[in-house]
Amino acid sequence: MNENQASNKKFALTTPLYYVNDVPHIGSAYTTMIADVIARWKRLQGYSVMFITGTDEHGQKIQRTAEAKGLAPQEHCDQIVTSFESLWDKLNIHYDRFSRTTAKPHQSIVKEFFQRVWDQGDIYLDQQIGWYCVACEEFKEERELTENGSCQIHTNLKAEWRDEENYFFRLSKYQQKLAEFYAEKPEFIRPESRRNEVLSFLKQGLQDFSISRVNLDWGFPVPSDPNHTIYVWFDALLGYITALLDPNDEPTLKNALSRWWPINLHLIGKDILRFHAIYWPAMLMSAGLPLPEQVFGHGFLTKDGLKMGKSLGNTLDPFDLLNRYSADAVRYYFIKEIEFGKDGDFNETRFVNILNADLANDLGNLLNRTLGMVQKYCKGKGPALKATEIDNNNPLKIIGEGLSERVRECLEALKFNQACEEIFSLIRACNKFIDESAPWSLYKEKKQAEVEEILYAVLESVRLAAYLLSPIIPNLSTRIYQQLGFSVDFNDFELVNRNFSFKDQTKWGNFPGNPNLSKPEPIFTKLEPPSDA
Ligand SMILES: Nc1ncnc2c1ncn2[C@@H]1O[C@H](COP(=O)(O)OP(=O)(O)OP(=O)(O)O)[C@@H](O)[C@H]1O
Ligand SMILES: [Zn+2]
Repeated sequence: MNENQASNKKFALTTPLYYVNDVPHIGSAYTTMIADVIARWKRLQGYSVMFITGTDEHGQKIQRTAEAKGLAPQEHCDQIVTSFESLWDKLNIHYDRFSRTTAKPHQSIVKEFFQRVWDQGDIYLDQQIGWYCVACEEFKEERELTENGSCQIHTNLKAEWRDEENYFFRLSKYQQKLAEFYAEKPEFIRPESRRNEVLSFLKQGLQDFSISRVNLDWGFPVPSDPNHTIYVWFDALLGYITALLDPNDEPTLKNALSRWWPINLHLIGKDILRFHAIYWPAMLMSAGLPLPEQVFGHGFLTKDGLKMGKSLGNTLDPFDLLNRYSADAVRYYFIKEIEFGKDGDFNETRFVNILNADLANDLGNLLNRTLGMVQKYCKGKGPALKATEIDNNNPLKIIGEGLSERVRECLEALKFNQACEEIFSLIRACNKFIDESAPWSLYKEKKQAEVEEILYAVLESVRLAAYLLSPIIPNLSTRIYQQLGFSVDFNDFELVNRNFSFKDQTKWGNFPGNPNLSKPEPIFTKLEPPSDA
């Protein structure tokens, strides 16, 4: 057993459980791609990973959407879920659990949790009067509405006036406890700007929120009062707990919480920050459960400055993108192009330009021309050297030796675009090094040892870059490793962990050089600019 398998480090992370009011779009895909990168990165390091995604299927918006289509709500949900699953498949997302809030065991978990909160005296009946955004499934303060009476995000939909009896959750009781918790755990809400948003919301004073709806069938009944349906958000957040049940487990909180709780990381968009950073920890406090370690609220993919979303309908179709470009291309673009946490726009011309520059030219061509030179100058045999035989002033050795640590720091801090920058600084240095040291001239001058040292340093740098990029572009990394003569598939986590330990693979120059290199084949074909550019 190698050191990776011997470790019992665990990491559990979630994407939001996406609302099935419509098929997924590139925004839903964005969070899921990031989660997949983190999960893969942790697996490379030998962690046991529990990666949860899924769907949130109850509530008014789903009931209305299904009605409009002439379908029973469950039928509608089943249809939409298929498209989520198929998108994750196309994007090469390796999740461990797909949690659906209409799954049978979920109702038992919700019931048990509700009872715990009830027993704490944290639930009471009162009148709810105010504006409701059906798309957010949330009551809004009057001051939060636009001039047209919509919420800030769903500008095409007027908020509805509600005056009804609801059960309320005593959020106000947790004001002080939450303040203490945020102070003790400054890392709980990331990035800093989101944490500040939450702190200023807290300062305004927390109001109790309603956790039931009347005149709505599509949801779980309140256990003590079946005229009420449990509010979709109360139910949805608990989907993270239900997801932790093993398939044969009896659906109890105890079983669900026994192995993976608390969750290490909830990845979300900033639209649902309040639910995850305020409501959720307060609900867990009430139920007497440990709190998650971190909530990261990233920015929006926007179109003309507005958040892309299912309700606004201004989305980019990921299926269309994936029919035209590979999963690795789509993953790389969004991870490299957008500073995680900030908003970002999608532009297809820029998409093509970045992929051509980084993956086709800088990385792909580099491997191709270096392998070509090995064919010509080394009779096809990879130069077998060791780092110790390489001059300490070799620019690739200088960058390569500290690279893994720098990338590790970036990835641990969820600075994905910086991690890409670090890796590509080595790739770009390789191209410069070849141009400047001109191995073709050295070969003519019969300086074989120098030629081999150059080619070795470049191939070793490409190998290291491919390893570090493997959570982002697993298929390309696999192709690179295979051309370097290794039998590996970065989608086969067990195989990778068994034969390629993180410690060995992240060292520049540890690799003795593989004499059995494949024939060079382009790993990434240059993309045509989009026709309407
Ligand atoms: N434009 C976007 N940019 C980044 N992430 C997004 C975007 N839209 C949705 N997401 C991701 O999906 C989550 C919201 O899921 P939801 O199912 O409510 O999708 P939605 O398209 O935002 O729906 P709606 O438009 O109805 O509000 C966000 O928290 C985020 O993780
Ligand atoms: Zn809204």
